[in-house]
Amino acid sequence: MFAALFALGPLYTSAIVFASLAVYYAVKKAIVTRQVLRTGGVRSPILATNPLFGLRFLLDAGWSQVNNRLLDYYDRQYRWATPECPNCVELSFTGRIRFLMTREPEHIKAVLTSKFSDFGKGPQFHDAWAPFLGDSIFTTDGQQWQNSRGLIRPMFIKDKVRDLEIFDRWAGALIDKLPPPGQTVDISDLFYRMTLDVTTDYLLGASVNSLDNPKSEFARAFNEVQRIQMMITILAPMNALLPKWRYNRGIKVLEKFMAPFIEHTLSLSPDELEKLSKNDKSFTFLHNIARSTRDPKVIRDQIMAVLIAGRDTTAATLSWTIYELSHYPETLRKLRTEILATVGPSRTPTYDDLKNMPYLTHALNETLRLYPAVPYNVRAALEDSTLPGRPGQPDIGVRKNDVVVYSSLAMQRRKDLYPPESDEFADPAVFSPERWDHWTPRPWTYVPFNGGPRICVGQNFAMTEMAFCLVRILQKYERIEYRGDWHAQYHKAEIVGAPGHGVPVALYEAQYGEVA
Ligand code: HEM
Repeated sequence: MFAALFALGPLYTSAIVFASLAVYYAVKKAIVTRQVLRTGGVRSPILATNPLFGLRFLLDAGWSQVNNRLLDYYDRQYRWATPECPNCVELSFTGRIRFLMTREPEHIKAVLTSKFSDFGKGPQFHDAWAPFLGDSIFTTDGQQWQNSRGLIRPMFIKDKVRDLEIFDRWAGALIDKLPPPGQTVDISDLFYRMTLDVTTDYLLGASVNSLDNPKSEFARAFNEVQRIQMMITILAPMNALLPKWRYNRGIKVLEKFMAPFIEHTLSLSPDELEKLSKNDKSFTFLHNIARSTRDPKVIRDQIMAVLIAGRDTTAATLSWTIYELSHYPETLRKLRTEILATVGPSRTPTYDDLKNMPYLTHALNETLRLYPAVPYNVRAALEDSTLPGRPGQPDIGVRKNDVVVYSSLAMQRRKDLYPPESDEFADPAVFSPERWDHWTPRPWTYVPFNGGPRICVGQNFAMTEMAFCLVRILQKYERIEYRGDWHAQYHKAEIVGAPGHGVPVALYEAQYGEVA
């Protein structure tokens, strides 16, 4: 048959191959459409259903990621949307699995809570992340996920978070590293080092001490692994083409650091662990997990997951907060006034102090509104399901294994989800903690910590850590001067969205603790 085909000459051969592929993908598209209709929903506006058209979007996504234009890329896709379905579009690279890209609150609500059991991380996500995070809370579904959550949750209950000793130690270490007034420092770099020290201290009972050791091999490996993991996730269908030796080498460095702590903990008998659990100060996250499992791989996976969850998210949020405060001296002054009125210029804040400073909470909420730390996320359909249509419109069908890509960043930047601009409610594009005085976001329009059963387990830990650190810095410093180029700053989205140019600032100490 092939001999007969080649005998026709290259032009005819190409035409026949092209026509056959066109027919093949047209039939496939019709089959998928029928399967979607069987779920009880319809298709959303289609960007591509075959590799030829899909490749363009895939390359565009890769280019946008490398050039830090992922939000532009994401929003750009909705130019193909329709008035009936303006905030969800779909594309497929192979004609088989559909990727539904959404920025619609009702869709996020469906995948995270109302249809929770229909959606999960799924086998593809698990396999892409398994070398790094194994079978941890982040990569599993169903009973396996529930077991992990049960293991981890007790370490984040309020009583545990109330103890601020670790935050005090590392916020103090960060402040010691700040240069004399007027000298430029990338405070973002210090936040990343501090949160790594806090998280390793909390998890293992020993810190990597990256504030004192900026070139720490662990910190470098941790950053590298996350960067490559994001590329692996974005290039999902083609990630086998990515070279992975740096990724694998980085994971080995992280494991080598953890191994002695895990070994030592496993050398303790159940009775010794039980005794330790009565002593709040030396009882760590690692000890607690070892009470439930003696499997070093399970322990390694959960530690790695909480490390990734807890480190960059808080560092990036603190970085954006200082970045915005340096832009708005009046907001900074107001925040400092609240802090000094509550704890004065030097007293260590208590947990209750931190919870009794509404403007401080509003400033952090506002940062997380403009810069949700996890800007893009995915859920795979574990069953045939649907996403709610707009009022009067049919639901959108999702087949088993289709992937819903949702962006809290793109959704939280949608102007139409906010009240009209007024004296009380500034332009939603602007950093304005005041808007929170009289406003509560409509349900599911503000989800920096996700929602539903998989809501961030470390939310209170994170808010307390960030509030503590800000209070300590602003007790000492009254003025923050941005030393970077405002126009050049950009949102760098790896797994976590951070200021791409860091946050170069000069800090000026308050005289006698007075407000400027
Ligand atoms: C500003 C800080 C933080 C933000 C914005 C944030 C946000 C999130 C989000 C969006 C998720 C959902 C991820 C998903 O399901 O795909 C999540 C999950 C999680 N977060 Fe956080 N997080 C923060 C800090 C922390 C901290 C400090 C810890 C712990 C030390 C932590 C521990 C976790 C864990 C264990 C999960 C997995 C929950 C599950 O799947 O059941 N997070 N976080």
